[in-house]
Amino acid sequence: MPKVLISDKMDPKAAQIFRERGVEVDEITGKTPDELAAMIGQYDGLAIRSSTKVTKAILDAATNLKVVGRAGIGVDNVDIPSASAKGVVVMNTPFGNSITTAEHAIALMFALARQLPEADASTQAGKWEKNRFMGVELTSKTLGLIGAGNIGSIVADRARGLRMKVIAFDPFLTPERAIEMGVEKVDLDTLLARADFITLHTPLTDQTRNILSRDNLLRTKAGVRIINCARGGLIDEAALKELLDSGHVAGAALDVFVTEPATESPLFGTANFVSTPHLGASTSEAQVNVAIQVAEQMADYLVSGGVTNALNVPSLSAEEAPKLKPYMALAEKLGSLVGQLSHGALSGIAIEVEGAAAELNQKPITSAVLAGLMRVHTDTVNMVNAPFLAKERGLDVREVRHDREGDYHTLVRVTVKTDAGDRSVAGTLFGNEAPRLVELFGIKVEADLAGHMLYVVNEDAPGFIGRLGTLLGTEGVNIGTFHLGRRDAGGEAVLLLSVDEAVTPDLIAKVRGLAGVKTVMGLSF
Ligand SMILES: NC(=O)c1ccc[n+]([C@@H]2O[C@H](COP(=O)([O-])OP(=O)(O)OC[C@H]3O[C@@H](n4cnc5c(N)ncnc54)[C@H](O)[C@@H]3O)[C@@H](O)[C@H]2O)c1
Ligand SMILES: O=C(O)CC[C@@H](O)C(=O)O
Repeated sequence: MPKVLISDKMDPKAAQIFRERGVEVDEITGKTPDELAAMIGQYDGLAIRSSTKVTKAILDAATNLKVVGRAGIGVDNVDIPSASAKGVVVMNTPFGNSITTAEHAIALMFALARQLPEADASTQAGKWEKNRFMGVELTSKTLGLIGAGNIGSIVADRARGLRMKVIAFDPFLTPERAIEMGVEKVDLDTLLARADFITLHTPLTDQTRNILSRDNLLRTKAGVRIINCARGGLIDEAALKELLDSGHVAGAALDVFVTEPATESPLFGTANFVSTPHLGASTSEAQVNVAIQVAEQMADYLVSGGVTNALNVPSLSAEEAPKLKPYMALAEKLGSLVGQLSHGALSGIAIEVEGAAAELNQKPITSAVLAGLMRVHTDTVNMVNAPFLAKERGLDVREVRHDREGDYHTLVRVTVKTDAGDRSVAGTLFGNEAPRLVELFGIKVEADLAGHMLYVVNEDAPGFIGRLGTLLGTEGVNIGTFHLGRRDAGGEAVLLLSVDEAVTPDLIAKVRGLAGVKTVMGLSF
């Protein structure tokens, strides 16, 4: 009988469902990482919320683990690459707590508009300070939404009900979807300049970290009020404190913090600052939803192999699986590459297959491309829901099957249409097994896409590779593999290097300082 550990506080429905489905279950919460590592070896499944950190060390100790189930949305407490490397399926419950979290954002917006926590504390202290608390109306105010996915779109809907004007910044929001949501799609600078209230609803990614940086906070309208029910790390907390003190920011409400649990913060005690201890998902309704969903999904997987809402595996039939498996890996890497390298709003994507790939079921390949592409921007996408999400966001997905003979026995090409132009990458399978990039934005290359990589576009000139190698050596960066391609001699050249550690902003800045460098980025696969 499979055995599951519930290691965070979860509605009792979860344990009940596991038992009903023939899964043995232990509920043991509050363990330290070492204690968890010592006990995890006996379990086939681990059901968590946000407190348990499923690190590489835990996964290394988890000799029997087959599935991690997150009762909630964000999986930033799970090391997904390590789980994938160990063949552990990671699942979440993408929709169970969205309404609840959206309602919390709206609650915090009201709390800020009318200074409810401070007025409550003052009244209960017997002060009756009627003249101290002068609020603002929400009606006719502009709400700036950063992130217009599941939760953001519910917030927009509720805010429109309050007669607010909603503007949204989200690279995946198509003009059609914006119209459907009744919001105005804007760029970030416009949102900062126009919004009376700003609410954040993005995952924490390399692109969103510090999205409300000091500079961006300074660009906001004087008197702005800010709400964050998404993830700590989206806002520069020190800069927020200064701007609350100066009065430029008239109020801020945080449900999430850079360090959690946030038992101390310079923001605590600041006037017009409201906080809650990561309560966004904490309603009985949402907790029942996510507990039922996670237990059903995990039990399905452990008992019958069914896969739902997995973030790191495709759902496939038993016959197709072995043939498609290497293509899925290739497709996901190509999607991820083009997603990481493309900036600007996406409107369409074409997935072309030729040679041996053209003989296969193209749908899973397309799903894998879309999952890789969208995972750059959202935690909640998986191979199952990727096509649905792409459609919902108005992304025009084209599948093309070529009969022609090409240079490679099998080829998958991905082309995205963005407002900055079309971008195309292509890959093949070496030995029918190993994914290999063979073309990048029209330049022939040959590269593995794995682990952490440094991507550099430079002017093709003698001495550049030596200068880059010297810089990386000086910075203690170990190069694993080195791939090079160029358009024409003396034209534009592309370098893709695999490196042992994640590429830091500091290293990017130093590489950018080398003569001839046009573009430099860190990539992860
Ligand atoms: N406070 C809580 O308890 C709580 C509860 C549930 C969810 N969350 C968090 O809320 C966040 C949003 O959840 P969701 O279900 O709406 O996710 P979602 O994936 O449906 O939506 C996220 C949206 O952010 C957009 N986005 C990604 N990068 C962006 C960028 N650079 N700029 C602007 N937009 C960008 C995506 O395109 C997507 O539309 C997640 O981080 C989730 O973990 C918090
Ligand atoms: O489990 C919780 O309480 C928080 C969940 C929330 O952060 C999520 O991402 O779903």
